[in-house]
Amino acid sequence: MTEQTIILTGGGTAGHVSLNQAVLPELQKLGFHIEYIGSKGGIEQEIIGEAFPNTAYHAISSGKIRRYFSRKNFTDPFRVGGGLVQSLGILRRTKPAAIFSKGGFVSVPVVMAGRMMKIPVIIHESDVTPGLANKIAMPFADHIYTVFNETLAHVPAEKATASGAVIRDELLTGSATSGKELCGFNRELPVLLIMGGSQGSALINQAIRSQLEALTARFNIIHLCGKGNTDPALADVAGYRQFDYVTTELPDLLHYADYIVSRAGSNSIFEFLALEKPMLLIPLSKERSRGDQLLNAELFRKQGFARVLEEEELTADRLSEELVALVSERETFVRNMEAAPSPKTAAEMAALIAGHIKKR
Ligand SMILES: CC(=O)N[C@H]1[C@@H](OP(=O)(O)OP(=O)(O)OC[C@H]2O[C@@H](n3ccc(=O)[nH]c3=O)[C@H](O)[C@@H]2O)O[C@H](CO)[C@@H](O)[C@@H]1O
Repeated sequence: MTEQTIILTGGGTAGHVSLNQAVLPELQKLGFHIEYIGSKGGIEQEIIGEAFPNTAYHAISSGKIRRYFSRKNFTDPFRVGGGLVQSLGILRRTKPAAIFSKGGFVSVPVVMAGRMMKIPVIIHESDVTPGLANKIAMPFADHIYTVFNETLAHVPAEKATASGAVIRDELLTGSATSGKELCGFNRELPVLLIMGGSQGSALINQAIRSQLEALTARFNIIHLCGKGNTDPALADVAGYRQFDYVTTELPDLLHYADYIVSRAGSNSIFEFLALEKPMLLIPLSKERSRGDQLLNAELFRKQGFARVLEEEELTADRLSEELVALVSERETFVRNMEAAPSPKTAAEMAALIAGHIKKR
């Protein structure tokens, strides 16, 4: 019997790729052949190409890749139409038994093509409210998995399940000692890791750097700044180590960190929760997004996992106050996080996906 194929799709930002990255090897272990449909030159091509060089990657037309999700993407019917024609061709050749979509603009024509060819389509939504791409794609899906229970109010409930967050296995097995070696800090201070989402955040980068002296007096700082955002002028500051985007180093750095300051992207915050790291979240504002991070952050605050500082309030004094509070409430945060339900493993998520496939 030949292997059945599953097509994975999703991209635009790492938040739309990391689950695919986690389930891909698990689906292979279940005996499926995996191929990926993403955009040409998108972050998904880089991540999947680096982690799985033997997995076929089909690049389709997806319009301009913007750093921020923009409605303008959808006013370009020619590119979407082009993506649809390309997707139909790829699906005809690969004859997949199912399509799993993690969302993002590029996934829309793939999901539509899947529906036209009567291939089961499974969608995953990791934020409290669905992104625009998933909203468009949902009517074409057979099933929708969500991370948050609250999302079920925003999706067709008759074909949706809140399955919880999924954490990449390798994140759970990092080593604080290796993280320490990587950073080379030689001062006995708590370690604060700063992450501005997968692309870095100019606002957070600026806020940290403008008070670097005060902050490095209290913490050793690991700063994940986003591609191209390291500042060579700060390379020699004691207790400050910058990285633009880390891959294999991330588990060690996260295990080494005592505290986190971060954007409130869904994947990131569940990773910090799984590792029981007290976190200060600075969600992306409504000005520049649909407000999904504000909702993610608020749910974490309510459950006692995080403190939240809104962008509009991000001043030197407020940041400093919030960090003092984060440190003094450490025990409470850790206790609350210990009591939280465990995330799903990638193997469990892969089994859910496989459950939608008709066995031959
Ligand atoms: C600007 C934007 O559109 N943000 C959205 C995007 O965020 P973004 O792409 O930042 O996604 P997340 O915060 O959910 O996930 C980022 C992922 O990148 C990883 N990582 C990050 C930095 C690094 O150096 N190395 C690394 O591997 C993290 O471990 C995590 O797995 O998708 C999220 C999930 O749909 C949404 O909640 C966010 O609102």
